[in-house]
Amino acid sequence: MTTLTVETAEFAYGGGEPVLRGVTVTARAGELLAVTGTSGAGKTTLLSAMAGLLAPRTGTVGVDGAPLGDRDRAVARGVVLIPQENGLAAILTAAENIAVAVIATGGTPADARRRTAESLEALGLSGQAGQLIDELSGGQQQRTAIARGLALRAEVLLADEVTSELDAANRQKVLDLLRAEADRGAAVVLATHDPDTAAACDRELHLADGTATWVRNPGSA
Ligand SMILES: Nc1ncnc2c1ncn2[C@@H]1O[C@H](COP(=O)(O)OP(=O)(O)OP(=O)(O)O)[C@@H](O)[C@H]1O
Repeated sequence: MTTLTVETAEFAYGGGEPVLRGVTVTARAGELLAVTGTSGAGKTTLLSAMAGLLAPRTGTVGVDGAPLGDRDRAVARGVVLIPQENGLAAILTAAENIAVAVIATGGTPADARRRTAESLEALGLSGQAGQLIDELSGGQQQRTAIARGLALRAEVLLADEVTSELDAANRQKVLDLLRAEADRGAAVVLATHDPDTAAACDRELHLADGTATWVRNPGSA
């Protein structure tokens, strides 16, 4: 059970103006946290920081009370990012993309085979296992990236706009699978600008004008 905490953090790129200021948020095991906001509000920026890809300019990002550190440290702590642009290797098949990621994070070849088959099936992609990423539709690629994220058995699962190219039935299927990840004990964070997706989450943090405001935060003091 892992907790990821951002504390009074400011995020910026290079020497530029801050994208977000004074952000405090905790991703808790067993919960779905929605991060909402219009295009450019800073959703990807916040998830990048939670993934160890962007260090805070001030404040802290920590996991179970210790600094999160860089991306390698975050991966070692089980922080998995499903990126907005899917991050899949075009020259590999759907199954290879997933299997390589499982092995790279310490899984055995047998683990990789089993988890690849299970996660592709969960996303309705068993028939696409052997197809190159370039041969898949945008929605199929997005579902493959989600399957890869699920196969990695995250402690903290960060999903950046992962339902944007999906029809209603697949969107619901993905939400059900993310809920199952939370039920397994993962802390799940979803960046979305879809109100229905946000409504399906336990808490909602809204980003606007460089700051973060709670829309729903049950259980807070
Ligand atoms: N690598 C970067 N270098 C400089 N500025 C960046 C970089 N990435 C994002 N930004 C800026 O940070 C701000 C927030 O961008 P971000 O991608 O986090 O927003 P978002 O809420 O995820 O948007 P969208 O919904 O369109 O994906 C924007 O003004 C953007 O131009």
